[in-house]
Amino acid sequence: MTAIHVENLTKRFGNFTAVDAISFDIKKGEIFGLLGPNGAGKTTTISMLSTLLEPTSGKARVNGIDIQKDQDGVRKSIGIVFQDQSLDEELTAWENMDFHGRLYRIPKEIREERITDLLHLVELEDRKESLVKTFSGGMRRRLEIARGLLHEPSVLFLDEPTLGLDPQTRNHLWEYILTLNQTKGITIILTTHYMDEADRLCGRIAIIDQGKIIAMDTPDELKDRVGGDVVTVSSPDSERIAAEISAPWIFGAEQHDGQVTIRLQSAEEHITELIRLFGERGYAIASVSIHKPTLEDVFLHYTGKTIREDEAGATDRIRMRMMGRRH
Ligand SMILES: Nc1ncnc2c1ncn2[C@@H]1O[C@H](COP(=O)(O)OP(=O)(O)OP(=O)(O)O)[C@@H](O)[C@H]1O
Repeated sequence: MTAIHVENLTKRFGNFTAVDAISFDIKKGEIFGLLGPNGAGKTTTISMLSTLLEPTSGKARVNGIDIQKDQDGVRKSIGIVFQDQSLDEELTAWENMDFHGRLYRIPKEIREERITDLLHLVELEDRKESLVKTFSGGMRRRLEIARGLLHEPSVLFLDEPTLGLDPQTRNHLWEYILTLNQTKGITIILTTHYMDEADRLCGRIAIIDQGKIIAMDTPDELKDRVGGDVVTVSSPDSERIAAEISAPWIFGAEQHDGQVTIRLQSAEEHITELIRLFGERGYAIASVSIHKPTLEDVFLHYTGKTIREDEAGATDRIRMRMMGRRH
Protein backbone atom coordinates (compact mmCIF):
# COMPACT_ATOMS: atom_id res chain seq x y z
CA MET A 1 0.00 0.00 0.00
CA THR A 2 1.26 3.46 -0.91
CA ALA A 3 1.29 6.11 1.83
CA ILE A 4 2.75 8.91 -0.29
CA HIS A 5 2.85 9.33 -4.05
CA VAL A 6 4.81 12.22 -5.53
CA GLU A 7 4.93 13.03 -9.24
CA ASN A 8 7.05 15.81 -10.78
CA LEU A 9 6.51 17.98 -7.72
CA THR A 10 8.02 21.43 -8.27
CA LYS A 11 8.27 24.62 -6.24
CA ARG A 12 9.60 27.88 -7.60
CA PHE A 13 10.13 31.07 -5.61
CA GLY A 14 10.24 33.74 -8.34
CA ASN A 15 12.90 32.57 -10.79
CA PHE A 16 14.49 30.22 -8.28
CA THR A 17 13.55 26.53 -8.41
CA ALA A 18 13.75 25.15 -4.86
CA VAL A 19 12.23 21.73 -5.72
CA ASP A 20 12.70 20.53 -9.26
CA ALA A 21 10.24 17.92 -10.58
CA ILE A 22 10.83 15.23 -7.97
CA SER A 23 8.99 11.91 -8.04
CA PHE A 24 8.87 9.05 -5.52
CA ASP A 25 6.55 6.65 -3.73
CA ILE A 26 6.61 5.74 -0.05
CA LYS A 27 5.02 2.52 1.17
CA LYS A 28 2.89 2.34 4.32
CA GLY A 29 5.06 1.69 7.38
CA GLU A 30 8.31 2.89 5.78
CA ILE A 31 10.77 5.31 7.33
CA PHE A 32 11.84 7.39 4.35
CA GLY A 33 14.58 9.99 4.56
CA LEU A 34 15.22 13.10 2.49
CA LEU A 35 18.95 13.60 2.93
CA GLY A 36 20.78 16.64 1.65
CA PRO A 37 22.71 19.79 2.57
CA ASN A 38 21.10 23.03 3.74
CA GLY A 39 19.03 24.65 1.06
CA ALA A 40 18.65 21.40 -0.94
CA GLY A 41 14.84 21.67 -0.89
CA LYS A 42 13.97 19.17 1.86
CA THR A 43 11.80 21.45 4.02
CA THR A 44 10.09 22.86 0.93
CA THR A 45 9.23 19.30 -0.16
CA ILE A 46 7.63 18.28 3.12
CA SER A 47 5.94 21.68 3.43
CA MET A 48 4.18 20.94 0.14
CA LEU A 49 3.29 17.38 1.17
CA SER A 50 1.85 18.63 4.46
CA THR A 51 -0.14 21.36 2.58
CA LEU A 52 1.71 24.29 4.19
CA LEU A 53 3.00 25.39 0.77
CA GLU A 54 1.27 25.27 -2.63
CA PRO A 55 3.27 23.45 -5.30
CA THR A 56 4.05 25.38 -8.48
CA SER A 57 3.39 22.25 -10.52
CA GLY A 58 3.24 18.48 -10.21
CA LYS A 59 1.06 16.23 -8.10
CA ALA A 60 1.12 14.39 -4.80
CA ARG A 61 -1.20 12.21 -2.75
CA VAL A 62 -0.83 11.53 0.96
CA ASN A 63 -2.85 8.56 2.24
CA GLY A 64 -4.52 8.57 -1.16
CA ILE A 65 -5.68 12.19 -0.72
CA ASP A 66 -4.69 14.83 -3.29
CA ILE A 67 -2.66 17.58 -1.55
CA GLN A 68 -4.21 20.30 -3.71
CA LYS A 69 -7.81 19.11 -3.84
CA ASP A 70 -8.39 18.22 -0.18
CA GLN A 71 -5.98 20.03 2.14
CA ASP A 72 -8.15 19.45 5.23
CA GLY A 73 -8.29 15.74 4.51
CA VAL A 74 -4.49 15.58 4.25
CA ARG A 75 -4.01 17.61 7.43
CA LYS A 76 -6.28 15.34 9.47
CA SER A 77 -4.31 12.27 8.46
CA ILE A 78 -0.79 13.58 9.14
CA GLY A 79 1.32 14.75 12.06
CA ILE A 80 4.04 17.36 11.60
CA VAL A 81 7.07 18.25 13.70
CA PHE A 82 8.93 21.12 12.06
CA GLN A 83 12.36 22.61 12.78
CA ASP A 84 11.03 25.70 14.50
CA GLN A 85 9.85 25.02 17.98
CA SER A 86 6.15 25.68 18.41
CA LEU A 87 5.51 24.72 22.05
CA ASP A 88 4.12 27.26 24.48
CA GLU A 89 6.90 27.84 27.00
CA GLU A 90 4.56 29.18 29.66
CA LEU A 91 2.32 26.09 29.63
CA THR A 92 3.02 22.68 31.13
CA ALA A 93 3.67 19.60 29.00
CA TRP A 94 0.15 18.38 29.69
CA GLU A 95 -1.40 21.76 28.82
CA ASN A 96 0.50 21.92 25.53
CA MET A 97 -0.82 18.47 24.61
CA ASP A 98 -4.35 19.28 25.79
CA PHE A 99 -4.48 22.51 23.79
CA HIS A 100 -3.49 20.65 20.63
CA GLY A 101 -6.10 17.94 21.31
CA ARG A 102 -8.81 20.59 21.63
CA LEU A 103 -7.78 22.11 18.29
CA TYR A 104 -8.39 18.71 16.72
CA ARG A 105 -11.71 18.44 18.65
CA ILE A 106 -10.71 15.19 20.31
CA PRO A 107 -13.32 14.42 23.02
CA LYS A 108 -12.09 14.99 26.61
CA GLU A 109 -11.99 11.35 27.74
CA ILE A 110 -10.14 10.09 24.67
CA ARG A 111 -7.85 13.12 24.82
CA GLU A 112 -6.82 12.42 28.40
CA GLU A 113 -6.20 8.76 27.71
CA ARG A 114 -4.06 9.48 24.65
CA ILE A 115 -2.07 12.25 26.36
CA THR A 116 -1.27 9.85 29.22
CA ASP A 117 -0.19 7.11 26.77
CA LEU A 118 1.92 9.43 24.62
CA LEU A 119 3.66 11.14 27.54
CA HIS A 120 4.48 7.64 28.78
CA LEU A 121 5.82 6.68 25.32
CA VAL A 122 8.23 9.63 25.27
CA GLU A 123 9.06 9.19 28.98
CA LEU A 124 7.74 12.55 30.06
CA GLU A 125 4.89 11.44 32.33
CA ASP A 126 6.86 12.47 35.44
CA ARG A 127 7.23 15.98 34.04
CA LYS A 128 3.70 16.46 32.78
CA GLU A 129 3.00 19.28 35.27
CA SER A 130 6.31 21.10 34.55
CA LEU A 131 6.42 24.24 32.46
CA VAL A 132 8.02 23.69 29.05
CA LYS A 133 10.47 26.54 29.70
CA THR A 134 12.20 24.25 32.22
CA PHE A 135 12.72 21.48 29.60
CA SER A 136 15.97 20.58 27.84
CA GLY A 137 16.18 20.56 24.02
CA GLY A 138 15.70 16.79 23.87
CA MET A 139 12.65 16.86 26.17
CA ARG A 140 11.05 19.57 24.03
CA ARG A 141 11.64 17.57 20.87
CA ARG A 142 10.09 14.47 22.49
CA LEU A 143 7.07 16.49 23.60
CA GLU A 144 6.66 17.92 20.10
CA ILE A 145 6.71 14.40 18.64
CA ALA A 146 4.15 13.21 21.23
CA ARG A 147 1.97 16.20 20.37
CA GLY A 148 2.25 15.48 16.65
CA LEU A 149 0.83 12.00 17.32
CA LEU A 150 -2.15 13.04 19.42
CA HIS A 151 -4.72 12.85 16.64
CA GLU A 152 -3.34 9.41 15.63
CA PRO A 153 -1.96 10.30 12.21
CA SER A 154 -0.89 7.46 9.95
CA VAL A 155 1.90 9.57 8.43
CA LEU A 156 4.35 11.63 10.48
CA PHE A 157 6.59 14.34 8.98
CA LEU A 158 9.74 15.13 10.94
CA ASP A 159 11.84 18.06 9.73
CA GLU A 160 15.44 17.70 11.00
CA PRO A 161 14.25 15.91 14.17
CA THR A 162 17.58 16.06 16.00
CA LEU A 163 18.99 19.38 14.74
CA GLY A 164 21.13 20.97 17.43
CA LEU A 165 20.82 18.11 19.96
CA ASP A 166 23.80 16.47 21.67
CA PRO A 167 24.83 12.95 20.51
CA GLN A 168 23.33 11.16 23.51
CA THR A 169 19.95 12.87 23.13
CA ARG A 170 20.00 12.20 19.39
CA ASN A 171 20.54 8.49 20.04
CA HIS A 172 17.67 8.48 22.51
CA LEU A 173 15.36 10.22 20.06
CA TRP A 174 16.28 7.77 17.31
CA GLU A 175 15.08 4.95 19.57
CA TYR A 176 11.71 6.71 20.03
CA ILE A 177 11.31 7.19 16.30
CA LEU A 178 12.08 3.51 15.61
CA THR A 179 9.71 2.39 18.40
CA LEU A 180 6.92 4.58 17.01
CA ASN A 181 7.37 3.13 13.58
CA GLN A 182 7.50 -0.46 14.83
CA THR A 183 4.79 -0.41 17.50
CA LYS A 184 2.29 1.89 15.82
CA GLY A 185 3.13 1.15 12.18
CA ILE A 186 3.32 4.87 11.41
CA THR A 187 4.87 5.89 8.09
CA ILE A 188 7.61 8.40 8.79
CA ILE A 189 9.13 10.83 6.34
CA LEU A 190 12.03 12.76 7.77
CA THR A 191 14.52 15.31 6.52
CA THR A 192 18.08 15.38 7.73
CA HIS A 193 21.54 16.49 6.77
CA TYR A 194 23.08 14.02 9.24
CA MET A 195 24.42 10.95 7.43
CA ASP A 196 24.42 8.76 10.54
CA GLU A 197 20.79 9.67 11.24
CA ALA A 198 19.66 8.66 7.76
CA ASP A 199 21.72 5.46 7.98
CA ARG A 200 20.35 4.48 11.40
CA LEU A 201 16.69 5.27 10.85
CA CYS A 202 15.71 5.08 7.23
CA GLY A 203 14.65 2.03 5.26
CA ARG A 204 15.11 4.12 2.11
CA ILE A 205 16.75 7.43 1.39
CA ALA A 206 16.35 10.01 -1.36
CA ILE A 207 19.52 12.08 -1.63
CA ILE A 208 18.50 15.56 -2.66
CA ASP A 209 20.71 18.37 -3.91
CA GLN A 210 19.70 21.68 -5.49
CA GLY A 211 16.07 20.63 -5.63
CA LYS A 212 16.69 17.35 -7.46
CA ILE A 213 16.77 13.74 -6.27
CA ILE A 214 20.18 12.50 -7.29
CA ALA A 215 19.92 8.96 -5.87
CA MET A 216 17.29 6.92 -4.06
CA ASP A 217 17.57 3.48 -2.48
CA THR A 218 18.22 1.65 0.80
CA PRO A 219 21.32 2.91 2.66
CA ASP A 220 23.13 -0.38 1.95
CA GLU A 221 22.33 -0.32 -1.77
CA LEU A 222 23.51 3.28 -2.03
CA LYS A 223 26.79 2.40 -0.35
CA ASP A 224 27.21 -0.68 -2.55
CA ARG A 225 26.88 1.53 -5.61
CA VAL A 226 30.02 3.42 -4.56
CA GLY A 227 31.52 -0.05 -4.31
CA GLY A 228 34.71 -1.57 -2.92
CA ASP A 229 36.66 0.44 -0.36
CA VAL A 230 37.43 4.09 0.18
CA VAL A 231 40.87 5.48 0.95
CA THR A 232 40.95 9.03 2.30
CA VAL A 233 44.29 10.81 1.98
CA SER A 234 45.18 14.13 3.65
CA SER A 235 47.71 15.90 1.51
CA PRO A 236 48.79 19.39 0.40
CA ASP A 237 48.81 17.82 -3.10
CA SER A 238 45.19 16.60 -2.87
CA GLU A 239 44.11 18.49 -5.99
CA ARG A 240 46.90 16.96 -8.07
CA ILE A 241 46.27 13.48 -6.69
CA ALA A 242 42.55 13.67 -7.55
CA ALA A 243 43.34 14.82 -11.09
CA GLU A 244 46.22 12.47 -11.81
CA ILE A 245 45.77 9.21 -9.91
CA SER A 246 44.64 6.32 -12.05
CA ALA A 247 44.90 2.52 -12.17
CA PRO A 248 42.61 -0.22 -13.48
CA TRP A 249 41.48 -0.93 -9.88
CA ILE A 250 40.70 2.74 -9.06
CA PHE A 251 37.03 3.66 -9.67
CA GLY A 252 37.44 7.38 -9.10
CA ALA A 253 38.86 10.15 -6.90
CA GLU A 254 37.33 13.34 -5.51
CA GLN A 255 39.10 16.23 -3.81
CA HIS A 256 37.60 18.24 -0.93
CA ASP A 257 38.92 20.27 2.05
CA GLY A 258 42.61 19.32 1.62
CA GLN A 259 41.71 15.66 1.29
CA VAL A 260 41.28 13.28 -1.57
CA THR A 261 38.86 10.39 -1.44
CA ILE A 262 39.86 7.48 -3.66
CA ARG A 263 37.34 4.73 -4.43
CA LEU A 264 39.01 1.44 -5.28
CA GLN A 265 38.21 -2.24 -5.78
CA SER A 266 39.88 -3.64 -2.68
CA ALA A 267 42.06 -1.69 -0.28
CA GLU A 268 43.48 -4.92 1.17
CA GLU A 269 44.89 -5.94 -2.23
CA HIS A 270 45.96 -2.55 -3.55
CA ILE A 271 46.98 -0.29 -0.65
CA THR A 272 50.71 -1.11 -0.96
CA GLU A 273 50.61 -0.36 -4.66
CA LEU A 274 48.68 2.88 -4.03
CA ILE A 275 51.27 4.08 -1.50
CA ARG A 276 54.03 3.16 -3.98
CA LEU A 277 52.27 5.25 -6.67
CA PHE A 278 52.16 8.23 -4.27
CA GLY A 279 55.91 7.84 -3.65
CA GLU A 280 56.77 7.55 -7.37
CA ARG A 281 54.88 10.73 -8.19
CA GLY A 282 56.32 12.62 -5.23
CA TYR A 283 53.06 13.51 -3.49
CA ALA A 284 53.37 14.70 0.11
CA ILE A 285 51.08 12.58 2.31
CA ALA A 286 50.03 13.59 5.85
CA SER A 287 47.74 10.66 6.61
CA VAL A 288 45.89 7.77 4.98
CA SER A 289 42.74 6.03 6.23
CA ILE A 290 40.73 3.15 4.81
CA HIS A 291 37.04 2.53 5.30
CA LYS A 292 33.96 0.99 3.72
CA PRO A 293 31.81 3.53 1.80
CA THR A 294 29.52 5.64 3.99
CA LEU A 295 26.58 7.80 2.93
CA GLU A 296 29.03 10.72 2.98
CA ASP A 297 30.99 8.95 0.22
CA VAL A 298 27.74 8.36 -1.67
CA PHE A 299 26.94 12.08 -1.53
CA LEU A 300 30.49 13.02 -2.55
CA HIS A 301 30.33 10.49 -5.39
CA TYR A 302 27.11 11.97 -6.83
CA THR A 303 27.72 15.68 -6.18
CA GLY A 304 31.50 16.10 -5.95
CA LYS A 305 31.12 17.85 -2.58
CA THR A 306 30.60 16.87 1.05
CA ILE A 307 27.43 17.50 3.06
CA ARG A 308 29.61 18.55 6.00
CA GLU A 309 30.68 21.69 4.12
CA ASP A 310 27.21 23.04 4.93
CA GLU A 311 27.06 22.19 8.61
CA ALA A 312 28.51 25.47 9.82
CA GLY A 313 25.55 27.12 8.15
CA ALA A 314 23.14 24.94 10.13
CA THR A 315 24.82 25.82 13.43
CA ASP A 316 24.59 29.49 12.57
CA ARG A 317 20.91 29.19 11.82
CA ILE A 318 20.22 27.57 15.20
CA ARG A 319 22.15 30.31 16.92
CA MET A 320 20.22 32.97 15.04
CA ARG A 321 16.91 31.33 15.91
CA MET A 322 17.81 31.18 19.59
CA MET A 323 18.86 34.82 19.56
CA GLY A 324 15.61 35.70 17.83
CA ARG A 325 13.65 33.99 20.58
CA ARG A 326 15.37 35.91 23.32
CA HIS A 327 14.22 39.30 22.02
N1 LIG B 1 9.70 31.41 1.00
C1 LIG B 1 10.80 31.35 0.30
N2 LIG B 1 11.13 32.32 -0.58
C2 LIG B 1 12.26 32.26 -1.31
N3 LIG B 1 13.15 31.23 -1.26
C3 LIG B 1 12.89 30.24 -0.40
C4 LIG B 1 11.71 30.24 0.41
N4 LIG B 1 11.72 29.11 1.16
C5 LIG B 1 12.84 28.44 0.82
N5 LIG B 1 13.54 29.11 -0.12
C6 LIG B 1 14.81 28.69 -0.74
O1 LIG B 1 14.63 27.42 -1.31
C7 LIG B 1 15.78 26.61 -1.12
C8 LIG B 1 15.40 25.32 -0.46
O2 LIG B 1 15.07 25.60 0.91
P1 LIG B 1 14.66 24.47 1.93
O3 LIG B 1 14.36 25.13 3.24
O4 LIG B 1 13.63 23.60 1.34
O5 LIG B 1 16.01 23.65 2.05
P2 LIG B 1 16.37 22.48 3.04
O6 LIG B 1 16.97 21.41 2.22
O7 LIG B 1 15.21 22.12 3.88
O8 LIG B 1 17.48 23.13 3.93
P3 LIG B 1 17.36 23.66 5.41
O9 LIG B 1 17.69 22.52 6.27
O10 LIG B 1 18.39 24.73 5.42
O11 LIG B 1 15.96 24.18 5.61
C9 LIG B 1 16.77 27.45 -0.34
O12 LIG B 1 17.68 28.02 -1.25
C10 LIG B 1 15.92 28.52 0.29
O13 LIG B 1 16.64 29.71 0.48
